[in-house]
Amino acid sequence: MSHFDLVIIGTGSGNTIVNRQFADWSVAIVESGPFGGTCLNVGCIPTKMYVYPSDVVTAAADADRLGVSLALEKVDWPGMRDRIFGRIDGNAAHAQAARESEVWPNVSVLTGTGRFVDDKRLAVTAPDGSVQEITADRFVIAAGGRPVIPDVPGLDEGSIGRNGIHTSDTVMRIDELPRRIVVVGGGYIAAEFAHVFSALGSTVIQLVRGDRLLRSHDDEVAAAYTEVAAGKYDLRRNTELCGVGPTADGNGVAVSVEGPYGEETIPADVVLLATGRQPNSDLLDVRATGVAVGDDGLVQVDDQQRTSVDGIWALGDICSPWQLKHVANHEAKVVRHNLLHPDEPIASDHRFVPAAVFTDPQIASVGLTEQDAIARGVTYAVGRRDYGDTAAGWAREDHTGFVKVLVDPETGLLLGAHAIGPEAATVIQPLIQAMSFGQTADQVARGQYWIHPALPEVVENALLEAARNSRRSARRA
Ligand SMILES: Cc1cc2nc3c(=O)[nH]c(=O)nc-3n(C[C@H](O)[C@H](O)[C@H](O)COP(=O)(O)OP(=O)(O)OC[C@H]3O[C@@H](n4cnc5c(N)ncnc54)[C@H](O)[C@@H]3O)c2cc1C
Ligand SMILES: NC(=O)c1ccc[n+]([C@@H]2O[C@H](COP(=O)([O-])OP(=O)(O)OC[C@H]3O[C@@H](n4cnc5c(N)ncnc54)[C@H](O)[C@@H]3O)[C@@H](O)[C@H]2O)c1
Repeated sequence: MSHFDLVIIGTGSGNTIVNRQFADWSVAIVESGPFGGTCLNVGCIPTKMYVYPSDVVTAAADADRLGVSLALEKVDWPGMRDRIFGRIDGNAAHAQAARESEVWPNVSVLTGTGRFVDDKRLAVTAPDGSVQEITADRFVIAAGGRPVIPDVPGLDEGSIGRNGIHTSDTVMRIDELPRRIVVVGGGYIAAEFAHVFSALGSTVIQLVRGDRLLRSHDDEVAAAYTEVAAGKYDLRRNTELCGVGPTADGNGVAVSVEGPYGEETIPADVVLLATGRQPNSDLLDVRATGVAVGDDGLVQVDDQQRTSVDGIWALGDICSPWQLKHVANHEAKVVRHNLLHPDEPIASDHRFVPAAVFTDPQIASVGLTEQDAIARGVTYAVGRRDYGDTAAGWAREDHTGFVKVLVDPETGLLLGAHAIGPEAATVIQPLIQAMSFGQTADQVARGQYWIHPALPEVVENALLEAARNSRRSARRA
């Protein structure tokens, strides 16, 4: 049995840990799929490579109101798909080849599925079925998560990728743009794919159990986005998925639903299940090595990314309430430092974790939503300004976008920031910076130039309004 100084399970953010500083360590990297993990292969990167052409189509379709008429001639789905995965597959293969090359003589890449069988003992099952057991002084668990498959008739893990039934893991590689697609779910993945497929020309039917999309966002943002989405495609609210099967002619997928108008079967070419993701801790059987796991399947870690077992760390989607690549990358840096400097450990900084949804319009947020602030009894003042009140918004004829900031009236510090509108994911960055560095709304608004007439002027305006409202509420108090 081989013994290593360090075993890393998972090559998403896990693969970023080992650098030259580990030259004296014997390291094994265990990976069951392509190198690069979810973000590179089936997540952030390919989705955004589909989102961008979709944004181009949407911009062209919306250009009429700007006095420019553009006609869409063709959407070449296979061409788009091959361009995207030509780059991605090459990247994944290159990352693996690099790790296997003589540049990393101290690193062994073990291709296969890891499963803990005892204390710091991992069985790795290779694609040919052979099993190798390895042990190590230290483990890093970076094995991510996988899509949740709804528990309804006609669906199980084995049905994915066949007969028109897909998750985000498989839908981006399909051969043709579907004429009709049913998207199940109202979260990030559902919203982004509904945008992509509707922009590219599919008829989209989106099913949500509640009355709005993106419920984890600020209520005002979620309501605004839901209204925009409902204007673009067939959004079925308060609708439950009941089952999935083949259509009578066998050429498609029949999606049974129950909604406000009773039961219905919707025929489609594709059903996309976007109903959340779960940690892979069960498949890896992390409890077999004594590591504590929560009821939600998340590996339990402290702020230094240490699990309950000395010498075992975890990072990213398998242990984090934020399933975001920038969080997994941050945690990987913390784990690297703590492996190398056990006497001077550092903690992860989860104070202000931002997120963006790459829809049309884009959405971005950081910190408390207004409903969070109310639920926690936090005193706050709001500044909310429309993109349409700035020159950059006029240029775009934007009538839906806004930036909303929540400020602590006592300290002037930002509590939260939310944006929906053009380039929201970029526009929000000064607010993330302000929160991270403890700058007040007034300082950020007045202490720098804001390029005129650029989109971030909407941020300046929202900050000035929040600062004004803070002073007013302070006077009232
Ligand atoms: C469709 C989609 C779009 C997304 N878009 C964004 C976005 O725009 N921005 C953003 O911040 N985040 C986005 N995310 C989330 C982001 O991809 C994840 O948060 C991030 O990739 C998690 O990284 P990780 O290293 O924790 O896990 P992963 O990248 O999932 O890596 C885990 C690795 O472990 C391997 N593995 C699992 N089990 C085993 C085992 N038993 N043995 C061996 N290997 C194993 C897997 O094959 C995988 O390679 C998106 C996710 C999806 C699904
Ligand atoms: N731009 C980004 O940063 C980005 C993009 C995609 C994914 N992600 C990450 O991936 C994670 C997973 O994305 P997601 O969209 O799958 O999860 P999500 O948690 O955002 O949304 C899941 C949705 O599915 C619904 N749902 C759950 N079970 C259902 C059922 N049985 N029937 C119908 N609806 C059901 C939920 O109500 C919710 O609307 C996200 O939380 C996010 O962190 C991030």
